[in-house]
Amino acid sequence: MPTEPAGATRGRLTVITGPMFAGKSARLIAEARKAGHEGMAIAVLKPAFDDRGARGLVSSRDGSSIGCESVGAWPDLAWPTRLVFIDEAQFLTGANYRGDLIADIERALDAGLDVMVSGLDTDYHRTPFAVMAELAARADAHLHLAARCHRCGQPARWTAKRAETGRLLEVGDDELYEARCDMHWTEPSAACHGQ
Ligand SMILES: Nc1ncnc2c1ncn2[C@@H]1O[C@H](COP(=O)(O)OP(=O)(O)O)[C@@H](O)[C@H]1O
Ligand SMILES: Cc1cn([C@H]2C[C@H](O)[C@@H](COP(=O)(O)O)O2)c(=O)[nH]c1=O
Repeated sequence: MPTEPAGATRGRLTVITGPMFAGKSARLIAEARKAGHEGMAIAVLKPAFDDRGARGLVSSRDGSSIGCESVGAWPDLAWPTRLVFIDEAQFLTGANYRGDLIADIERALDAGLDVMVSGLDTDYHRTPFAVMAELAARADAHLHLAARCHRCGQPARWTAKRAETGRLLEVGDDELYEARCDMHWTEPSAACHGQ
């Protein structure tokens, strides 16, 4: 938390949700870069649990990236941090996060910081990630993005897992997951570890 208040008014919470491949990270990176170019002091966070890609970077499949801190708890944000960007927030629960992300974000908002969070709205069973549903309910602005269905190219609002590995939280890319439309979403095929 900054040692001095960022502003007299409460900050704004913006939430970006959607399935995998929808451009959530791309949008978060674009907003963070824009704020940085405008001279705002920003902090970019991602879960330490997400070990995909280069360390210390939030990156999008569109090739864009930005430096970040990998966290398992709310970090000490040095003044004059004004904006906090958090990617892959669906991971910041349970054993992957010491504390309560919602309470930590609320405290940051109360201190006048703006917070932008992106994450999956639903898991591969189409069940909401509770932390993202809670954040979306509290958001001042909520952007819901769609991907293109890997089967037919139509707008896709679900993520399907190609094989059941028994883990609800499992870092992966298109070797394990696909974006799917209503017509093509399915539960994963039976155990098929590593294929
Ligand atoms: N099925 C797909 N639907 C949409 N974009 C896709 C798909 N597969 C790959 N892409 C690429 O992924 C980019 C978005 O990636 P990314 O920002 O990492 O999304 P997210 O963070 O939502 O998973 C798109 O701009 C596009 O270039
Ligand atoms: C659907 C689903 C996904 N995950 C994992 C897979 C990826 O590592 C991230 C999502 O990344 P993206 O930037 O949105 O592409 O989440 C998971 O652990 N459980 C799931 O149900």
